[in-house]
Amino acid sequence: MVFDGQRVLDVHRLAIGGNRLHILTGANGAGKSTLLNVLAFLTPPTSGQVTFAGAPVPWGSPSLFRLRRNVTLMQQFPYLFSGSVFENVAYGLGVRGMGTAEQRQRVDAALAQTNLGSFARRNALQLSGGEIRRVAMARALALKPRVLLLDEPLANVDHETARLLESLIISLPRQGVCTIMTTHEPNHADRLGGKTIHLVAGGIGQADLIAERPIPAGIGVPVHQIAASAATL
Ligand SMILES: Nc1ncnc2c1ncn2[C@@H]1O[C@H](COP(=O)(O)OP(=O)(O)OP(=O)(O)O)[C@@H](O)[C@H]1O
Repeated sequence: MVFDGQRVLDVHRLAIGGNRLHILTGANGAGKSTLLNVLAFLTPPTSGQVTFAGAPVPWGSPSLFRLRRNVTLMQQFPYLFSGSVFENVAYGLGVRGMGTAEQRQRVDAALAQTNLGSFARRNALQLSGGEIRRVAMARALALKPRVLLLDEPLANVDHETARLLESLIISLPRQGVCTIMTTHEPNHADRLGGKTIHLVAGGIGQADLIAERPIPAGIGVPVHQIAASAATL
């Protein structure tokens, strides 16, 4: 990926698959959020190709919107709109045309998972940072994505919230969700049992390339696809 003439992400090959947890580490500015934005099908690579379940991502085509439903990104600084917590968590379900009964059932379950059952009617704009993070997690879980991308989900939260989010994250692979989270904490991979992908100045070390066959729930940026032109994602 090139921004303003600067190459900030340069990935030759990366295949992420399976119902497991992947932990993306790297210093500030290493390109973690940029990579998540590409994997969420929000930002097309400057050159190269991204595939999902073996098929190239159709950047610029109306079918991209359908493809995006497989993947949910929880941003580093989640945005909540003015309205109740319930409305915020339900929003994406409504956009997908889900009926109100199923919306309610999904939202209630997601709020229970994030220990927010008593927050449903609270104004989302009056929440603390840790509460906002939990609402954002509930909103992501309610969508039941095949791939969940979490940008710094454990940053700046208290011990109790961190434990809650960690146990949720650990449980995701068992629920059939391929999960990729970023962190600055080198010990998170050991503690959460994930596979580490380490980014250094936009590049991925040879040892971190995942040679697993991308399965239907996986995102692949296979060899030479990303490497088209200047090997720049
Ligand atoms: N839209 C953009 N336009 C220009 N430069 C950008 C843009 N987005 C990211 N960058 C630059 O790309 C580099 C990688 O940024 P990115 O946010 O991906 O890093 P990061 O690893 O997530 O960092 P952090 O740990 O600080 O969140 C940085 O130098 C950043 O300034």
